Amino acid sequence: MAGTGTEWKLADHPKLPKGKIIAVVVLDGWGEASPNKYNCIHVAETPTMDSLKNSAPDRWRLVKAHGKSVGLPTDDDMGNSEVGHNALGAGRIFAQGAKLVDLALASGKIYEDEGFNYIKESFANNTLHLIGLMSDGGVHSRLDQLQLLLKGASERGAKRIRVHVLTDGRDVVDGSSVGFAETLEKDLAELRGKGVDAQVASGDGRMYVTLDRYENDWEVVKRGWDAQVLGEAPHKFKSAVEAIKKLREAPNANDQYLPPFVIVDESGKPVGTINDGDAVVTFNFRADRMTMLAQALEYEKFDKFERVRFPKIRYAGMLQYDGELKLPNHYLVSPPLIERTSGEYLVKNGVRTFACSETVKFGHVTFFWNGNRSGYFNSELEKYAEIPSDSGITFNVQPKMKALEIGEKARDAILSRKFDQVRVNIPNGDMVGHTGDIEATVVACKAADQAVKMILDAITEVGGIYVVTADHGNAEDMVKRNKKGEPLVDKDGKVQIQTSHTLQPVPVAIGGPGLAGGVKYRKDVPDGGLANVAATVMNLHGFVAPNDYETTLIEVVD
Ligand SMILES: O=C(O)[C@H](O)COP(=O)(O)O
Ligand SMILES: [Mn+2]
Ligand SMILES: [Mn+2]
Repeated sequence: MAGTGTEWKLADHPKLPKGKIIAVVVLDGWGEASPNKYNCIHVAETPTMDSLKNSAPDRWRLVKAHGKSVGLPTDDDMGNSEVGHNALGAGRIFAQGAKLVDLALASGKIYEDEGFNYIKESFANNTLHLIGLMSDGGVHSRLDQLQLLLKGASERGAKRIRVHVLTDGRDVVDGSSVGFAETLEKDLAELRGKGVDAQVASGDGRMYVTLDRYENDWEVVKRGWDAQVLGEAPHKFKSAVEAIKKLREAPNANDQYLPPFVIVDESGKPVGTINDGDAVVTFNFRADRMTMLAQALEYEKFDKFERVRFPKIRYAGMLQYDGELKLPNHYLVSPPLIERTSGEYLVKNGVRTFACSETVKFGHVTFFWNGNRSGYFNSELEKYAEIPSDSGITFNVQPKMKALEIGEKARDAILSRKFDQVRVNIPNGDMVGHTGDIEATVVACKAADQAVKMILDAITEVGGIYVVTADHGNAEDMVKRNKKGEPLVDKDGKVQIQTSHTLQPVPVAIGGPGLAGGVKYRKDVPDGGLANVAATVMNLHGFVAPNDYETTLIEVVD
């Protein structure tokens, strides 16, 4: 249906008018959970969000933001920003990267397609390098997929394999990297038993090395390049398990920020530099934190940092991370084709759009929202504003982040009356929640609430409408729990902090002086999820959503 055959014109909504200014606010990592001391949203002063919930029960509800409702393999998968914003923007549920890779591995199709055949050319005489997040979080990558790929590649001729691991502690509990490394080392030892020269070559913490996003800090990627490609790192070890255990002993060390290490042989030489003729696969399926490294690996012309060497490699992504830029050119699994997003429809129906966040979430309300597509649909009608994030810090030291600046930018865009939709992502609950610092997360939630207030005040001033929602949970539950929902404690009796997202539902609140009196939530969409929001927003702009969109959440009673 894409391209030539698409009918872009949306039908007029029979009851709702056009021309209202609509604020679409996404609170990142803001789920709904029972009130207790680990629920930072509950503990924080959040009068604005509280009043949305308490003052208009017909116009506040919860929607699902995890698992199958956002295209993930199972309902045990927590939501995340990529799939959440994809669903919010696209109005439909697409099988996401995690699932597509599962299917391609299970059927063996991954080994038949172009990407694998391309890298396979290197197997006979050169090394296969696998770079990615070592985790079972299922947000950016999954360890079981790496394990299958190792097995599959070695069975298909890879004789020398080097794995470059990034430790997680963000989508999974801090310290779990040791167990993942043990599992991986065991698999690699088995491969060695079968005559494949396979080992870990380097490692580092994901937030300090490689996995930056939206070009917030190229130094992060450079540190990875130095270790992975050049074999240069401040720490040298004989095995990954030993390295991770040792480096975790430093005060305040954690998986997310582990310093880079390389594995060296008896003579002290790095075992896995990347060289001409080698094949490289970045095995994360998710795009945002891989595109920077992908550029460094792929682009002949590159000025973001001094690469020292630019080996002529065969490089493939697990997925293609950016369809518009065709980055990378080769990939093992085709990404979900998310087309005809609400953003594109609305722009093609004349809706002028402003989108804003700070750097660390900027691509969420633009790239992810638009179906993993860079750039504008129509630069005359759209403006995307990025507020530079702080770099080189963990956000618990600056929990207010740029919330108020985002609020101000959105307010000004609303008051300018130059836009019909003003869309923002407010990152605090998520970014600070990921640090596991409960006190800081409480401050973060308060700041996010204040930013929402600024936006709602502006909407009141222009007689507009607001839609306030979130992409998945995080700050509303900061501890690991057992099946009964009780906090888990570690062997020292301390509660186990949860840095990751959750399985919780998220709120969707609508209102504002521009909202027609009879608008309320339908009662017949009890299982509604994030994908139902797009049709809802289209209605509020005065349009009926396309037939194949997930149904709207609202009705208009006379
Ligand atoms: O990339 C991250 O920061 C986490 O793995 C997931 O968080 P996000 O989905 O909210 O970006
Ligand atoms: Mn998010
Ligand atoms: Mn997050």
